[in-house]
Amino acid sequence: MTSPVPYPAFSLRDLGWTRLGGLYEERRELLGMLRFGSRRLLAAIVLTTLVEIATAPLTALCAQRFVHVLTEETGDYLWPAAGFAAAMLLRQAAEIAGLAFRQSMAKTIDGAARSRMRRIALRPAGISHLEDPEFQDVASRAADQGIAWRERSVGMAAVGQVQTGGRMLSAIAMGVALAVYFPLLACTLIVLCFVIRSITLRQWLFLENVKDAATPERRKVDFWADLAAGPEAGTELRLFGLAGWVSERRLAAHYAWLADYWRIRRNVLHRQKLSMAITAVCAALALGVPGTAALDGEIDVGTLAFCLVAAWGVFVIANMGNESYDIEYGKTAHHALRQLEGLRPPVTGTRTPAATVATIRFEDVTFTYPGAPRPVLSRLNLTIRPGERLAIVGVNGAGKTTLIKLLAGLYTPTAGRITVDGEDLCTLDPAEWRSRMTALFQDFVRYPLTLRENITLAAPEADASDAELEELLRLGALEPVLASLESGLDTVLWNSGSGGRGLSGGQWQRLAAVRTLYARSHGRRLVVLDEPTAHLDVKAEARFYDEVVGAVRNASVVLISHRLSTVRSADRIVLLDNGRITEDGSHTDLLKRGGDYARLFRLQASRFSDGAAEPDATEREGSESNAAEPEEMRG
Ligand SMILES: Nc1ncnc2c1ncn2[C@@H]1O[C@H](COP(=O)(O)OP(=O)(O)OP(=O)(O)O)[C@@H](O)[C@H]1O
Repeated sequence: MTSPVPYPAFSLRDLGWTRLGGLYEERRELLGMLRFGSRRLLAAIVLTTLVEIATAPLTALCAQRFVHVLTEETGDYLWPAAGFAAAMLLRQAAEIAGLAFRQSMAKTIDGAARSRMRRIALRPAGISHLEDPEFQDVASRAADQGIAWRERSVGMAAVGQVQTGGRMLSAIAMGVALAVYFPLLACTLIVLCFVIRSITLRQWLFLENVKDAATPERRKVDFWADLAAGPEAGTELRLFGLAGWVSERRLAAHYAWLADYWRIRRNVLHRQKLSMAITAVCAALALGVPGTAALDGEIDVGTLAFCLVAAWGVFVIANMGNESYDIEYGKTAHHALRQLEGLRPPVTGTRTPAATVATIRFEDVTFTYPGAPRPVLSRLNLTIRPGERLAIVGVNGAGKTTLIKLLAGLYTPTAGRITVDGEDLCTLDPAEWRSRMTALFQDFVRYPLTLRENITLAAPEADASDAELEELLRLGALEPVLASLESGLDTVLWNSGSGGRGLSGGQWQRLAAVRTLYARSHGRRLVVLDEPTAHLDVKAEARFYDEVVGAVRNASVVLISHRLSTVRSADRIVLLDNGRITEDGSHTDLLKRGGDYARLFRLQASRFSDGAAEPDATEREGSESNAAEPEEMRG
């Protein structure tokens, strides 16, 4: 059998101070998580645990008295019988109430743990950590919602400790009671029960580690499950008849995730023969030693009953209750959370950029995605002049969006630097820098918020009047949409919720453009438009460039588009190819030069040479159209 993680064999070092100290520290930290829960609940948990502890020896004493009264016929057996029943009932009631209290407390602690995780994920100024598989693995462990049969709940681990502590105390108390009559038996049972516990725990933790090693496989299961049940791919899956195929992929991913685990688990189950044998020995000793003493007349029958109940109480040590697993599984989540907290976000700059429209330079910038074999940008040089409209064109995958993300400081160049008015972007406070710019990304987010919030979140610090928002919506050709909304600007744009209203793809894109205009009119000096018209019809696209892009004043505009006809009015166009700028100039200059840009533009035009599209009257270079796009630019 091959296993991705080694089987944890017992070592004497496990009993060393370092290991025990680490264990103590770990448990202390877990207990510290209790501070996120309510004090009242904690008090209730402690109380029910104390009741559980106290009722154990009480049961043994009542049993002893009851049997003694019955056999010796020396008194009233009603009170010991009632005491025994009451102790048992009290114990059951305490267990049930304790479980409810613990679960409630655990949920609060888990909520706090997940909030901490979200804060950690949002903490770095960049986004590269979100794409790092190691970060994803640890984050998924820290926020496990329980796709497996057991949840990794930090909360259950924290409260489980109180319960386990109680159980251990109760078991030791029973051991002490047994030791009054049979000290050697009591010590042997306690030691052997701890051995059984240790073996069982080791085996299950090993299995848990095997499962953890397959976390990337598990993410694939999540992906296929979300795809099958989520709305995003719903249309395509049905159109292409892929429903069955997706189910099969999900199942295949599930097997790929767990096949090794199942195989290794079978092996571990075989190993349990040892702990079963030790358990049998314990049972034989617990029954045999007091039983023989009773037969020899060394103890009376009442004491025999007491000893048997006490021995049963000691067995609690070996009996891995749910809380023991809760602690161990939850510990993994807590450990993952600690790992995440230990990840120091990269040091960022603190300087405040000037509020002017800046000159931005890419100086010999190289960028390689983590783990990628080749750089996307390679010694790239580019200047964005103040107030200019710069268009960046290039085939799919040329690195246009990457360049924009570097500009926004979401990634840091692998080599070279980006400067803003001569200052290295890395030395600027990322939040301050981003408050100077705004962007409309290809994959813009459709926020399930009101129409008003969908616009104003781009400059939350500003005060927006209804008149200003309405004017911007008019500019974005969204007046009819506004008129059709029951609650106007305060309508929630969310067709999955009651009282909400959905928008079409093109309407969402216009709204994203309006958001950009709003940000611009509230102090953003750099406007980035990455494929801003991909969802728009030809008329709306033309209007977008004339009225929306044309409305931007006192700011630099960086525009990315595959539709060359839409970028020709830019002050300057640069062609990105093989990680560098290979052509740079105005539309007219680039056409005259007769390079790749001109070739691609003419290719676009040739698709319409049969008269399918109206030639653009303003274009003097030949037969170009204003709506077509070259196939090669689509990659
Ligand atoms: N997060 C990422 N991790 C690794 N590689 C990436 C990542 N994002 C993009 N890439 C790779 O970087 C290259 C450039 O991608 P980018 O999105 O910048 O291209 P683009 O020019 O904007 O493409 P398109 O025109 O298709 O939008 C591509 O080869 C892509 O596979």
